[in-house]
Amino acid sequence: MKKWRFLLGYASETGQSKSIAQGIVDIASEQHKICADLFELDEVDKQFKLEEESVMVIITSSTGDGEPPSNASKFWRKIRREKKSDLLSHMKYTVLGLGDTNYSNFCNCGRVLDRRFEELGASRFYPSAWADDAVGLDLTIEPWLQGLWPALKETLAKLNTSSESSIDNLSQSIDQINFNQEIKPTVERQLSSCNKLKSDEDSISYSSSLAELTTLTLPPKPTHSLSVKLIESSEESNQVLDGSQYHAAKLTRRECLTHDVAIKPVISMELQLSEEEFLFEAGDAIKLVCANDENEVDLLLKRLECLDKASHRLEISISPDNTKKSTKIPAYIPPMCSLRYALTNCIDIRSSPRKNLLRLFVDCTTDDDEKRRLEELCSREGSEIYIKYILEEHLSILDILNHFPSCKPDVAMLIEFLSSLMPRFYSICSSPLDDARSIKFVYSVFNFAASNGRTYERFGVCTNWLNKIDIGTKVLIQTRISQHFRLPLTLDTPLIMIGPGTGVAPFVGFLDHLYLSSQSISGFDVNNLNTWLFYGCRHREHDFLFQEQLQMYQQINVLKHLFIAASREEGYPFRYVQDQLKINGQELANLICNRNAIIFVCGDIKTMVRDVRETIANILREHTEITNIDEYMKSLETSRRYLLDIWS
Ligand SMILES: Cc1cc2nc3c(=O)[nH]c(=O)nc-3n(C[C@H](O)[C@H](O)[C@H](O)COP(=O)(O)O)c2cc1C
Repeated sequence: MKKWRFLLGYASETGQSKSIAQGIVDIASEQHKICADLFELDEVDKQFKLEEESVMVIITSSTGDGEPPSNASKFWRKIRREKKSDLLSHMKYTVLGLGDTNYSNFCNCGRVLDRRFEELGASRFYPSAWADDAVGLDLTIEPWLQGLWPALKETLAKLNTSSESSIDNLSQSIDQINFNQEIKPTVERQLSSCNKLKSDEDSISYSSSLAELTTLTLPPKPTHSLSVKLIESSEESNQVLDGSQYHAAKLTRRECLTHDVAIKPVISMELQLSEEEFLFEAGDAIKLVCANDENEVDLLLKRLECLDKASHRLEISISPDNTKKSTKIPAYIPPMCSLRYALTNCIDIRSSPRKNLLRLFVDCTTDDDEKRRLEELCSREGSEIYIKYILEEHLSILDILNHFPSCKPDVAMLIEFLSSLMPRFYSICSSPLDDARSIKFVYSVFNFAASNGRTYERFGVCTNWLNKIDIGTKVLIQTRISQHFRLPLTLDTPLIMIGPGTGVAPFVGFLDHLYLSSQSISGFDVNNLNTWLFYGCRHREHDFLFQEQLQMYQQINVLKHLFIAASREEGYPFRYVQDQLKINGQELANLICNRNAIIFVCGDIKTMVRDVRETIANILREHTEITNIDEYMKSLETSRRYLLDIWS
């Protein structure tokens, strides 16, 4: 019988789409005996040809302002530029987009690809879906996956009717398929009620709400495609990551921008590049390679009972049982490195574990109560508790292991199933006109107490690392060029810049650039500028970032209007940037509607992005005759006059 196959193309910036795609490959082969050929979208024309594919499933996130992840840029260009309107008329497809509704261009990359495939003649065999990180990706992904398999089988069967497989056989096999494994509870009610005695309420380790369920639907157990061995070696296992795609930059300056009493310290950093070919502009960001905290790595090694093997060399090969064509030895782990190096520099040990890993943990757990709770947490029925106790509280792999002491996974499992440690992004707050080889950026120092399920205190991965490295250390960076978050070419276009906290960073870069242009370009008259900055802090005396610099720009007319909000300052009337926007509503409406102003918003998605958009919409509602504000706001976005640079 001919083997069924389909093409699974993914694009991922921080690894989520990739791990979902890998999960699909596993389910396809193990539960449905279908071969999914997995490739990055940018491997088009090298590993696969669209003209030759009959069935394709695309999984992609969006990054920047609705842009494709970096491993889909070639594919994106190819698809968008393609002129042959019937190029894909032979193809059936569906798309799973990953995004975040806090971004105004929600799932834009997935949506554009979906539309473009249709325009090029392809037809959807199953509805595309858009998963939202803001509420939990699994809420959309789980039901979508459930329906994918019957639709996929029906499609593959139709394509194969001329060959050995028949639709009748297929319908029968679809009937027999249980999308997910239905399992009986591993513990009986007696144990569940014993659990209840420990707590009336659910917590990460004790259940009450799911305790009565006698059946749980678990995700499929991922199979091992890699063989990971720890080799005791007298030779030094010290091969490090290949940094050839990055630029090495030396840390030359570190300065705290906030007062000692500030709740969230903000640090400014300056990096000096040695290479010529590093091009950036105000508005761009850098991608910075960082490492996990040494103590956290030690705690994990200890919990995994392999502290004594930390210096052993990792030997990773493709397992002899592997059946997946797409299996590769992870390129993000150097071939001759130690276990400690891999856990410190290559593997993301901080992110919350996905459900497929929890599923593997079930089998490494001996205590029945703990086993049952892990099953609940990774089950379809337990989606809410998984989001509430694990995702929302940002529990790490170590937290989970600490909560389930009888769970004893092999370290090899973590090496295989955890994602790679991703570089972090920071907006540049300087201009190349100042020094084309020097980059400045800022970050705030967060700490997360050991509470709400978190079993140890922690800081942000990259900021903690940045705080600890010495002046003179070389760090690896790349530029992330902004496609649109840039100064306009015309001097007199009004700029409305909204950036609370470290969100002010790119605007400091913009103003620096305007100031330096006024010093170096003849005919550049600062009087033509129309620049508005809305900045927010907690207390103007504690954490007013770049205060002197901004006030200087104001004095020399580079910054025309500076409005400050201070959320914790008693008696000060403007708590949030939105309050300042409202007070200036009339003038802002005029700038937006009659003067073609560009609105730039930068900051943390959780705190203000939605509120600022809502405030701008209300200002337009109140001060203009525009009847369809929603449409007008959308038109501002599509015409690139409402631009975001935000992070979570
Ligand atoms: C810097 C950055 C920019 C983002 N921009 C968007 C966006 O414009 N639209 C959107 O829907 N989601 C956006 N997201 C959210 C991601 O698409 C979402 O978190 C997704 O799950 C990441 O999947 P990945 O790990 O496969 O890249 C952005 C995330 C980051 C970190």
